[in-house]
Amino acid sequence: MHSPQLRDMVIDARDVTLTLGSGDAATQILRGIDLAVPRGQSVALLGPSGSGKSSLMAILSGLERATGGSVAVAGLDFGALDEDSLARARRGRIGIVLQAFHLLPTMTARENVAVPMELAGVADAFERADAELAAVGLGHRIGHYPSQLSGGEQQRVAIARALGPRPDLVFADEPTGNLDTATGAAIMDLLFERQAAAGATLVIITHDPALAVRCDRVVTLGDGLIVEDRAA
Ligand SMILES: Nc1ncnc2c1ncn2[C@@H]1O[C@H](COP(=O)(O)OP(=O)(O)OP(=O)(O)O)[C@@H](O)[C@H]1O
Repeated sequence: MHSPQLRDMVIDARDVTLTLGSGDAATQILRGIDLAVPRGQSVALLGPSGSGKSSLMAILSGLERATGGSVAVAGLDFGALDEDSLARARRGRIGIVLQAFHLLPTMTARENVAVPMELAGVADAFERADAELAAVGLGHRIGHYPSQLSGGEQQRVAIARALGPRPDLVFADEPTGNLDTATGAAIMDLLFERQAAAGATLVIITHDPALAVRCDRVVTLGDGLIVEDRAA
């Protein structure tokens, strides 16, 4: 098998650095990250607390700018886009699932999934939201508000919201961190299942080695650098 060409990479990050503050107070958070991830791959991002996992995710998802290096994600050259273009371009291409589900409390499950798609210009946003919620096992809860849902159900809504726009890439930051073991395992099954159905690339930040080995590849950060990169 030949190795995938770089143009097939959903993530192509080269020599990415992140320095916060300046002068004597400058802190180097990321110190030269090279990471290429092909379409459809699942990657676990491991590393001790403070090693830079969340910072790298923020840069690769376009929420934060790198100080140096180049970042191309889902065919977008982040360095060439201004803030507005980047925010627009990210919509629909990059999905994010966080530990604290971040659903809007005043919206139903259906609205939480559909409204971001509407904002991204998806014509059949509500129909797609219904289908996506059914796919995560919540077809009977579409009219419920987050406060009426369990933690596991809220994370299912968050997964439906992330996958609804059919993104190229999904980031998940400790997606099971707020859930008990059994619920967390069911959520991970679901996330992998939806990723496979969508043909999306998945990057999961986790402290859990058992979860990491379920991914195709395990990338370990240490002190702002990749210290290990191997097949799971
Ligand atoms: N806004 C900020 N200002 C200053 N330092 C920051 C800022 N954000 C992050 N850091 C520092 O950058 C380093 C990397 O943080 P980051 O959150 O990326 O690590 P992490 O590997 O995700 O950690 P954790 O597993 O604890 O979430 C830490 O030392 C953190 O204190």
